[in-house]
Amino acid sequence: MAAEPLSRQEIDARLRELPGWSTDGDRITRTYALAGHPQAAALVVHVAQLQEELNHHADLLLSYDKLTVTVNTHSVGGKVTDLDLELARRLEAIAPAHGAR
Ligand SMILES: C[C@H](O)[C@H](O)[C@H]1CNC2=NC(N)=NC(=O)C2=N1
Repeated sequence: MAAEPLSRQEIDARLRELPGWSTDGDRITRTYALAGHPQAAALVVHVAQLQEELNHHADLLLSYDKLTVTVNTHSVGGKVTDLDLELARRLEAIAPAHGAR
């Protein structure tokens, strides 16, 4: 998967397949709501494992019962690439098992 910056139009088109995710053009982000703090913390651990597998790492903001994930690709100067969208897709696949909304 080539890490090339995507245009705003391309990002918007790809995010149509990822409800809950949004962009400012330089990053994509989603906030997951969990049942409580232990559930949110458990999701952080699972996300960290997945990020290690992909060798692609988001910024994670853990709140009481929420986890905000924000990601772009550092190696292209902080722009959105397919790597970010792949991470988002993988997160969408694991989040329901954590009861994340
Ligand atoms: C050396 C290592 O492959 C790089 O630093 C990886 C690690 N995780 C990364 N994560 C993100 N979000 N962007 C990167 O460019 C990136 N690069």
